Amino acid sequence: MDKVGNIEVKGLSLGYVNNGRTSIIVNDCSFVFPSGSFTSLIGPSGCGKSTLLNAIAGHYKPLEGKVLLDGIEVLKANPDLGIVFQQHTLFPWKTVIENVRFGPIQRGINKSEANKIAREFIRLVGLNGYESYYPKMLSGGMQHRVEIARALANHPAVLLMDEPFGALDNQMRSSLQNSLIDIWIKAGVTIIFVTHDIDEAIFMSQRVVVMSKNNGKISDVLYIEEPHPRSREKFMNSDLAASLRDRCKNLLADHRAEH
Ligand SMILES: Nc1ncnc2c1ncn2[C@@H]1O[C@H](COP(=O)(O)OP(=O)(O)OP(=O)(O)O)[C@@H](O)[C@H]1O
Repeated sequence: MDKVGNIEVKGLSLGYVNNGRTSIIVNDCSFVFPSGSFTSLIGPSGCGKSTLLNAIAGHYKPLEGKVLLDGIEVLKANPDLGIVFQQHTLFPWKTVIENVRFGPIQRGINKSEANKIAREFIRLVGLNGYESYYPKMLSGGMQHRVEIARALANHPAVLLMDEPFGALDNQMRSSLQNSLIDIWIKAGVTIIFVTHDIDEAIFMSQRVVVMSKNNGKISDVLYIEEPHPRSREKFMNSDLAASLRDRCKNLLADHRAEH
C-alpha cells in the first residue's frame, strides 16, 4: 500500500524508568492525525510533547499501546517519518545541495538523480541559487529552510517538527510559517508541529491538540475551519482567532492552577 501519512496513536503510554521507578509522561493516549493534515501540539513545558513526537517518529519505545503509520505499526525510525528539530542538524562541511541530497544518496539513488531531487526541494523552500553555499554562509532562517528541504527530499509521508522556529526572531518566524504552509499545500505531507506559541499554532494548523501535564492526557482539541492559505493580518485579528486564543490560554492556565 502507498504511504499516505495517516498516523494513528492507539492507547499510547510513554514514560521513563529511573532507578526501577517508572514515571508516566503520556498516559493512554489515542488520537488520529489524518493523512495530509496539519496539527499542532501545545501544552505546558514538560507535558510530553517532544516525547510523543519522538514516539511517533519511532525513536522511543512505548510502555503500552502503539503508533500506526497507514495501519502498520511503527517500531523504529523510518524514512516515511521525517523529523525537523529546533537546533540545526545540517552537516557544516557539506554545501546546501550536498546536505539535501544526503538522504536520497543514502537510499541508493545515483548522484545525478539525487541532485535533481535536491534541486527540486531547494527550489520549493525558496533557496535556488544557494546550492553551493555552506550552512555557515546562510542566515538562521535559511538554514531552517535547508533542514526542511533535507527532510522533504526523503519523500516522507509525515513531517514531525519539534519547535522548529523556536529560536528565531518574529520576522523570520512569520516568514518561515508562510513558507511551511506553502510547502505543506504543495507537498501534501501530514504535519505534526510542536510549539509553545499559541498564535503560531492557531495561524498554521487545522487542529490544535492541547496536552495536559497533570494526567499525561490530551485535554482538548481545537478544530480550526478557516481554509489555507490564511491571511495573517485578517485571520489573526478575527473573532475566531481571538476565541481560539482565549480557549488555548484558559486550557493552559487551568493546568498551571491545578499544579
Ligand atoms: N531521558 C529522560 N529521563 C527521564 N525523564 C525524562 C527524560 N527525557 C524527558 N524526561 C521528562 O519527561 C517529561 C516530558 O518531557 P518532554 O521533553 O517530552 O516535554 P515537552 O512538553 O516537550 O517540554 P518542553 O515544552 O519544555 O520542551 C519532562 O518532565 C522531562 O523532564
